[in-house]
Amino acid sequence: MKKANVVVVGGGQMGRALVGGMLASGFAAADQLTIIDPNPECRQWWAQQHPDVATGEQVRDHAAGTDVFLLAVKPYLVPDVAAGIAKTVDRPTLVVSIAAGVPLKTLCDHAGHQRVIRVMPNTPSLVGAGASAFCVAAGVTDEDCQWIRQALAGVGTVAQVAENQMDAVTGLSGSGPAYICLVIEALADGGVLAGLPRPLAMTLAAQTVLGTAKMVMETGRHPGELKDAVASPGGTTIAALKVLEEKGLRAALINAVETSARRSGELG
Ligand SMILES: NC(=O)C1=CN([C@@H]2O[C@H](COP(=O)(O)OP(=O)(O)OC[C@H]3O[C@@H](n4cnc5c(N)ncnc54)[C@H](O)[C@@H]3O)[C@@H](O)[C@H]2O)C=CC1
Ligand SMILES: O=C(O)[C@@H]1CCC=N1
Repeated sequence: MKKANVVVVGGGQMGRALVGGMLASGFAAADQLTIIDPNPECRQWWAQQHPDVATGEQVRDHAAGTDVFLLAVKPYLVPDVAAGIAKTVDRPTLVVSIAAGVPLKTLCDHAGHQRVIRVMPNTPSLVGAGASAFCVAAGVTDEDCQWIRQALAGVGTVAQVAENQMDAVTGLSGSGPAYICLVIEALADGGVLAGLPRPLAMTLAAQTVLGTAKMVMETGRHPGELKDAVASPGGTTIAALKVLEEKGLRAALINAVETSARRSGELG
């Protein structure tokens, strides 16, 4: 199903990140994609940024010949959207939902079949550095599984998980880009406070996060060990680490992931 025709329902932040990443990776061509969004400003954004990608207001006008419906609307809208698709198509077409918290059972009940995949992607998919996990319902074929793996591998890393791990994935990597952006912004503020011009502070902050993540992944060394390698005895880093421990950075991040995961469960 490599050349699948995909209708993306919801052309907002995450739809843009995923489709942008799929186009950039070459996984999908513009003429295989249609974006459905009732918001005219959103369709205008697509027309300007991706003029070769078709847009429309209603799924029913674009459902013919569709191989995959990718649901990228807010979680509370997903049941109605899935039910609308079920009324429009007369065969069990693959439905992929990226909505936080919405369980496979709800998706299957409204889609009217079990050829359904639940995905939790994240926004760095836009630049090919996403982190996604997915789980599948009983009607999903090996070919469907391969399709979603290839689609997500084209925009970052991908893992298949049990459905009961999806809320945890949401709390960590789904919401995670927001935590890290906060960290980058705050690090840059610190640099400005210490006397750096804002653009340089932002570049140093972002590159430090990027480089550290790359080092963790490429060396396979424990982050604690890599942290120790930065902290000289009696030096600057250990003085700063003491502040972060006193201010509870670890606990704050652990609680953030746990709270997002719990919220994901509530959304369903
Ligand atoms: N933003 C993120 O970082 C992530 C979001 N998600 C999930 O992605 C989904 C979308 O989130 P965002 O893109 O952030 O929201 P968003 O608000 O940016 O985009 C949603 C889009 O859906 C459109 N829409 C509303 N009703 C519609 C309908 N009936 N048919 C078609 N389109 C309709 C809206 O006009 C809007 O453009 C959510 O379910 C969220 O849980 C998952 C992972 C990460
Ligand atoms: O905030 C949210 O609900 C979505 C799900 C994961 C990231 N953003």
